[in-house]
Amino acid sequence: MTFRIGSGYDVHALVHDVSRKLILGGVTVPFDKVLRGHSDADVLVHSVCDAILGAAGLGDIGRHFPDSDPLYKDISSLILLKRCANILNEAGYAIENIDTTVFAQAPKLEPYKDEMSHKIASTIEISPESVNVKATTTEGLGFEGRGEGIAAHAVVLIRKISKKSG
Ligand SMILES: Nc1ccn([C@@H]2O[C@H](COP(=O)(O)O)[C@@H](O)[C@H]2O)c(=O)n1
Ligand SMILES: C[C@@]1(CO)OP(=O)(O)OP(=O)(O)OC[C@H]1O
Repeated sequence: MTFRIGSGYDVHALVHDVSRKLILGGVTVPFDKVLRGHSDADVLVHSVCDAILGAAGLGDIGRHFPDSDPLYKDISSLILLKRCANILNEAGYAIENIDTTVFAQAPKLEPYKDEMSHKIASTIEISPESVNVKATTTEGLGFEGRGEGIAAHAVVLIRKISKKSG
C-alpha cells in the first residue's frame, strides 16, 4: 500500500470585531476576540486543508481558493475543506488520519476539541477517531502567547486508493 504524508501550518491575527465570531475547527468558540481573514479565518481548518493538499502534492489553499477572489469572502472554511477532500479523492487518495495542534494562549479549547474533531471528520466523511485536535498555550511567549494571533499545525496521512485518472 502507498502512503504519503502532508503538513499544514497557518496563522491568523486576533482582533476585536463584533461582526464576526471566533471559528475554530468549524465550531464557534465564545471569546472577546475573533480571527481576521478573507474567509471565516478558521486557522485550524486551513492547516488541515494545506496538509491534505500537501500530502497529495497539489499545492496549497491559496492556490486553489485565492484570497483575492470575492467568492471566498467570509466563506465557511468547512466548505473549502470539503473541496480539498474532493480534490484529494479525485487524485486517487483517501485520508488515513489527521493530527492537529492549535497554538492559543486563550481561550481554553478543551471543552470544544471533540466537537471540532467531529466537525472536521463529518465534513470529509471519515471516522471521528481519525481526527485528533490538540491545543497548547505557548506559555505566554511569542505572538500566540501575547494573544495577538492563533496558529495551527496539521499532519495528514493519505493512502492511494486508485490510479490517478486522465
Ligand atoms: N488554548 C488552549 C491551550 C491549552 N489547552 C489545554 O491545556 C493543556 C496544557 O497547556 P500547555 O500550554 O501548558 O501545554 C494542553 O495540553 C491542552 O489540553 C487548551 O485546551 N486550550
Ligand atoms: C482561506 C482563504 C480564502 O480566500 O483566505 P483567508 O481566510 O484570508 O485565509 P489565509 O490562510 O490567509 O489564505 C488562504 C485563502 O485561501
